Amino acid sequence: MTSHVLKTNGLTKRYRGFVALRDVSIAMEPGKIYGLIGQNGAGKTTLMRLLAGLSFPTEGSILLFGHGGERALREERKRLGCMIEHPGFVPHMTAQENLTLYRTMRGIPNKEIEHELLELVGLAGTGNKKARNFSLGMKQRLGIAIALLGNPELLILDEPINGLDPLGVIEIRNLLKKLCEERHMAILISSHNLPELYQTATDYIIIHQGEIKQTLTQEQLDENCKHHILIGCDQPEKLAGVLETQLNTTKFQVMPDKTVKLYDYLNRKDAVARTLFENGIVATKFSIEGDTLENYFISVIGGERHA
Ligand SMILES: Nc1ncnc2c1ncn2[C@@H]1O[C@H](COP(=O)(O)OP(=O)(O)OP(=O)(O)O)[C@@H](O)[C@H]1O
Repeated sequence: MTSHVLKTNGLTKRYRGFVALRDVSIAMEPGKIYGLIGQNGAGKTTLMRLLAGLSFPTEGSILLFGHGGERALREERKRLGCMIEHPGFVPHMTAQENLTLYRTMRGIPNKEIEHELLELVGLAGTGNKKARNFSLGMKQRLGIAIALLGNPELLILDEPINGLDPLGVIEIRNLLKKLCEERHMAILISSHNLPELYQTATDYIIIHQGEIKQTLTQEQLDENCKHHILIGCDQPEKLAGVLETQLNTTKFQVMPDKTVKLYDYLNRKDAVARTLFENGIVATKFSIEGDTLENYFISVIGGERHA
């Protein structure tokens, strides 16, 4: 049986007459990064706020770690870390002081964790610098460190890469992957940066006008987008043989123009490149091709730009 960290059933949120979220039923498992995708106003923050207990559903229910009901949820939410809307910290304090403050407020005795987290998010060298003087990326990373204080099993991050430079984006990506792989954390992350989300997430939840349009795994997305590694070389027959015998895959097609489309090993491009090299095949072309997550998303929501 799958152990879900989170399950929602028919979550609906109305603000007066306006339905911000309608009948949302999703499930999340440990060790996965769920990319929450939707246009402005689709309901992403509303959903995250409900999960975090920052607001209450008009209808429907939430199960966290198998437990539901307000009292149990209050308890189970201690296993959850969140950064929703803005990274929350005290601007006139240093990173370390912020961690001490939030750790104490949350009754976490382990002081060691402050240093561990500063190291983990790359803020260990910030010394006496006040958080208000941090760059945007540093502020985001401090927000994430605060969210990680209780060693959460479920991490909810609302647009954590918003406004970051390319290096900052890569740092957050690596951090999230590490948390997912090493700590088996479940992570829910929203972002408008779909090419980046494609490199980070293992699963996707597509939301439009308050409704879940589709949930799918990375494999299903690759399948739907017909993602493949496009390899060009002088000896496609030899390449086909190597793919079959060395990489044990038949998920490829030799095209009339002698390129080969490999529908396998999308997450292990290095292994393919190394195998080609070891077998004396010179690739004149080697790239990931197929529809983008962005185009796929637009096709799922019906091509509308705005609600
Ligand atoms: N407190 C509120 N009162 C009334 N309407 C609200 C409230 N909070 C959110 N909404 C509405 O609910 C809808 C969903 O908002 P939400 O903030 O969840 O969208 P989002 O997907 O996070 O958008 P963005 O990508 O712009 O952050 C919007 O139309 C918004 O105006």
